[in-house]
Amino acid sequence: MATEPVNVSEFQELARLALPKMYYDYYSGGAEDQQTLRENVEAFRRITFWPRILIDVNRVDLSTSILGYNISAPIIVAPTGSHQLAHPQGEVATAKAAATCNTIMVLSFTSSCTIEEVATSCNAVRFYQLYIYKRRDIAATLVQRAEKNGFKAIILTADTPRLGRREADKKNKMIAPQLKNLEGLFSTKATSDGGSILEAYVNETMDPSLSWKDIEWLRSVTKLPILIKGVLTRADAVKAVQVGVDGIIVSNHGARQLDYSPATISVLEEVTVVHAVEGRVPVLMDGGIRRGTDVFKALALGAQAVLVGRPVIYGLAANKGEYGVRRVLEMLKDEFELTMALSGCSSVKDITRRHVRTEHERLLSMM
Ligand SMILES: Cc1cc2nc3c(=O)[nH]c(=O)nc-3n(C[C@H](O)[C@H](O)[C@H](O)COP(=O)(O)O)c2cc1C
Ligand SMILES: CC(C)CC(=O)C(=O)O
Repeated sequence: MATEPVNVSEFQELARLALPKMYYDYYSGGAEDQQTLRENVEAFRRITFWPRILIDVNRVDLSTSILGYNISAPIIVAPTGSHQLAHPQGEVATAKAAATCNTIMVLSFTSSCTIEEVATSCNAVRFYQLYIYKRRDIAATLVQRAEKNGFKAIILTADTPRLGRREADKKNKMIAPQLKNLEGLFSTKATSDGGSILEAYVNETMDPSLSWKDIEWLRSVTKLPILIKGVLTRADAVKAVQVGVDGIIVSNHGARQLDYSPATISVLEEVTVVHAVEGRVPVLMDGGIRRGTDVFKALALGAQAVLVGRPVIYGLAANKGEYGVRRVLEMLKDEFELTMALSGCSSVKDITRRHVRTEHERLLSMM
């Protein structure tokens, strides 16, 4: 592709050309048949708009606030691992782009750069994503380091008691992550009997006994707000609110864990996670956001913001580092702004349930 990308999806091909196959497959892949991977994107396409006309959209304000932090648009950087496999500057470049775009960066537990490197590189509002290992002291140490370095919230990822079955990674014998944050604390060496070394590493380290009671333990080691990532059902949303979390992220981990779990946009409302929560805590969502129209649809169905995973990595990898990530975030923002104008919404709070029609509603209207 000789020309500059005009949409976020075009970065994917540039990333494929720029990266070794093992890394591209790791970033782009999903679990097993990758049915959920396709569905995360396809389910957005089945939602249509009910735009309103003759509303003054001379000025369109995309800004919003999450947990009290003002951001330029409800589009946040999702936690994704190993950014240095995509670009030598890794998460530092990603965080700088998030800062320039005035949005939140969620730093992954499996980042290549350290908490301290990211914290000193820019003034982006940063949240820290946590995995809990069998060795609980590791989580406590990292949470306290994040807190000390100005991170504003802990995102506990709860959908990974073991790693999903990612077949490309098995074939490629995907390497274990280089976790600089763990240097001197914990070895990241792992061996596998011929498959994905990453999978062997994760399955050896992650604590599969993690359960709801452990939220209390997590609360005892940090004062930061705690959000749970990986909620897909109304029952778990209700439970999360009951145990006192400060926010929920509707996510199927970018379709990398349980294949045939539902597309996230389809459960955001259908399983009425949002209704279950009833505004008591913020609900964010991720999975398949590739267009500004997707952002609008997620907000219309009750999310307060979306997180973007793969497109950020593709922007980073297309040999462009910080600039590539910034372009991805700007494109999504520009498209979202246009969608708001063409739907008759001059601010984020004008976006309502009545602005979209789901597949379910379309079918009902034909009966
Ligand atoms: C390469 C890759 C690495 C990821 N690493 C993490 C991680 O370390 N922690 C986490 O909670 N989620 C991780 N995720 C899931 C993302 O946070 C997010 O849920 C998902 O990417 C959203 O879907 P999208 O890629 O379609 O935007 C990862 C996803 C990808 C693609
Ligand atoms: C090392 C992995 C647990 C990182 C991750 O969450 C992912 O690859 O989806």
